[in-house]
Amino acid sequence: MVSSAPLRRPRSPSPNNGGEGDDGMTLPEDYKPYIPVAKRRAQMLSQLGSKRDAPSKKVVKTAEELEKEMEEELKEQAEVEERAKEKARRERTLLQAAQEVKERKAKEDADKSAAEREAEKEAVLLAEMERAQKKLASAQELAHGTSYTESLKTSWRPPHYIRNLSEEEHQANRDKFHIITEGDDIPPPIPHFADMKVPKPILEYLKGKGIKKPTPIQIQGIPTAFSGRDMIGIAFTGSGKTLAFTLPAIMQSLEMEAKLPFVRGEGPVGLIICPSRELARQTYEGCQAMCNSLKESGNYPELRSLLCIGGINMSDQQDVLNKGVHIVVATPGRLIDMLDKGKLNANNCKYLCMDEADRMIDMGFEEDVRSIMSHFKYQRQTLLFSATMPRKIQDFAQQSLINPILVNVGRAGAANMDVIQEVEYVKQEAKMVYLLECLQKTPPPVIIFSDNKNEVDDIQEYLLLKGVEAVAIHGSKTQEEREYAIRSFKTGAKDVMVASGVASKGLDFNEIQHVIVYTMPKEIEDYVHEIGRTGRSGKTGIATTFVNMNTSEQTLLDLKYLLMEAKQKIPEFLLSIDDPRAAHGGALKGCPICGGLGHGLQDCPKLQEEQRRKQAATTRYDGGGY
Ligand SMILES: Nc1ncnc2c1ncn2[C@@H]1O[C@H](COP(=O)(O)OP(=O)(O)OP(=O)(O)O)[C@@H](O)[C@H]1O
Repeated sequence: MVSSAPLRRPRSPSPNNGGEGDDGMTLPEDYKPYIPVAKRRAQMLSQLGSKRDAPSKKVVKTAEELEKEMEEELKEQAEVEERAKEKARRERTLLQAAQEVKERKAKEDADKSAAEREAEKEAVLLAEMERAQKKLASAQELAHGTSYTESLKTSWRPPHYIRNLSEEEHQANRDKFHIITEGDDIPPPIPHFADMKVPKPILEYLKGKGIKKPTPIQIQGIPTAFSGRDMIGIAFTGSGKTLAFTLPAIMQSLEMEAKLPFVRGEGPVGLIICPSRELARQTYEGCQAMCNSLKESGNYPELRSLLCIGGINMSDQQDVLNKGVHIVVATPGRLIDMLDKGKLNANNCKYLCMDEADRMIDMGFEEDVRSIMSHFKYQRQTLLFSATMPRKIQDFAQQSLINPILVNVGRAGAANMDVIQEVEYVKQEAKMVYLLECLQKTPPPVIIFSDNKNEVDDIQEYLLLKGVEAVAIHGSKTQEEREYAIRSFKTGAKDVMVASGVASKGLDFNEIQHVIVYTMPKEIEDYVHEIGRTGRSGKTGIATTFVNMNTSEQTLLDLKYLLMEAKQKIPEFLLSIDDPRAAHGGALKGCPICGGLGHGLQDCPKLQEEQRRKQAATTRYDGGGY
C-alpha cells in the first residue's frame, strides 16, 4: 500500500530533544544515526584501548574478539558504502546517458533538413487520410469483415522451359526490360507472346496490327494476370497497358466458356471499367476485335463483349445480352444502372479491371466502385492500371487487393521519354495567334488541349475561321458530337482535334504528330496524360506547352522537374525558378497525392482541390451553402 504521508529522510536526533529530530519530527524507536566509518573506527579503537589496559585474562580475550568483530563490522560497512557509491555512480551514468540522448535528439532535430521535416509531416497527414479512407470493397464485405487471403487460381501455367529458369534468370529478364516488381511469388516475365500460350488467331490479329513482341508492362503484366493474381500495373502512356488487361479477360472467358457455354442472362466473366465513354469504346473495340478473331478461326467458341456507357442505346446490343455476355467494358454510371435494374449481373464475374485507376478513384468514382463490387457474389481478381499512380493511391489499392503484385515500368507519373517536350512562354493575349504558327511545326494529326470548355470552343471556332479542319470534344458536348469528333479525327477526315483533358485520358489515336497544351493544367498528372497522346508504341512525338503569368509557380516547378527527369531541354525562365525545398537539401520525391516532383503534400493542388470540394459538400449538407 502506498502511504499518503510525504516521504522524509530520517535525521540524527538533536541532543536537546531526545527522541525527536531537530525539526521536531518523532523518530522511530529502532532508529540508528549514521556515523561515518572514520568516526566509528576511532570510537571502537578508544573503547578497545580502555579494555586492553585492564589486567584480567578474560578482558584480553574479549579485546581480541572485539577487534575481530570490529574488523568485520568495518569491512561490512565499507562494502555498504562501496555499494552505495557504485549505485550513485550508476545512477549518474544513466542520467548522463539520458541527457546525452536528449541532447543528441535536439541536435538531430535542429540538423534535420526541411525536406526531412516535411517528409515526417507528410507521413502523419497520410496516416490520417488512410485512417479516414475505407477499403475498396463492397459494403457487404466491409460490414461482414469478409476478406480473402488466397489469390484466385487459373489453369494457365508458363511453359516448362520458362518455369525451369531460376529466379535469378527471371530477375535478369526483368532488369533487362526495366521492370520493377513488388509482391510474393511473382510469376515469371515472358518476353514472347507465343510463350504466353495466347491463342493463335489472336497472335495473328496482333501481328496484323504490328504487335509482334510484348512491351515491358505486357512481359510481366500478362503472366501475372493470367496466373489469377491481383495486380497494380504502372507504365508510361502509350506503352500497351490495354492489351495487358484485355487479353487476360479473354483468356478467363475462354476457360469459363469451355467449361460450360454461356446462355442468356449469364455473364460477364470479365468487367473492365474506364473513366470516360470514349476510352470505354476504344477498349471495347479492341477487345471485340480479338474475340472476333477467335470466332473467325473456327477453332474457338464465340466470345461476346458488351459496351455499357451512358449516352448510347443499350437495346442495340440486346442480342449480345440475349446470348450471354463474356466481357463488359463500362463507365461506372451506366454499369451501376444496368446492375441495379437487373439487366446485368456480376454473379459469374471473376475479373475486375480498372483502367486509369487513379483517375477513377480521384474523380469521385470511389463509391461507385464499391457499389459495383457489391454486385459480386464471389471472390474476384482485381487489377488496376495507370500511367500515373501516386503513392497514396497505390497504398490504398494495395490494402484492397489480395496478395497483390505491383508491376512498374518507370516512375509512376513520369512522362513518356519518346515525347519531345517544348515549353514556351506565350502571353495570354498572344496565344491564339501563336497557335497558328505552332501548328506549322509538324504535319497533322495534331491535338490541342485546354481544360476550359469555353476555351476549347473558342479555339475550334478560331481555327475553323482560319481554314483549319478542326473538331472539338469536351464534357458538355452531346454524345453524337463527341462520337463524330473522335471518328472524323481517327479516320483522318479532320486534321486537328481540340479537347478538354478529361475527354482525352487513355485515348489512342493513330500516330499523333504533335500535342499542343494550350493551357497548362494545374495538376502535373493531367499534363503527363495529355502529352502522352503522342509518342505512342515506340514512335517519337512532339509536345508544345504554353505557359505564362497565369501558370502558377507551383505548376511550373512540377513541370521543371518533369522535364529534368525526362532529360528535356529546360527553358531559361523555368531554370530561374528556385525550389525552396531544394535549398534545404534532401532527395525530392513525388508528392504522394499527385506525383508532382515540384511540391510536397501540403502544397498539393490536387489535395487542395479535393479539400475545397469536400468543404463545399459539407457546407451544402449543413444547409449553409446557399
Ligand atoms: N506489344 C506492342 N507492340 C507494338 N505496339 C503495341 C504493343 N502493345 C500495344 N501496342 C500499341 O500501342 C498503342 C498504345 O497502347 P495502349 O493504348 O494500350 O497504351 P496505354 O499504355 O494504355 O496508354 P495510356 O496510358 O495513354 O492509356 C496502341 O496503338 C497499341 O495498339
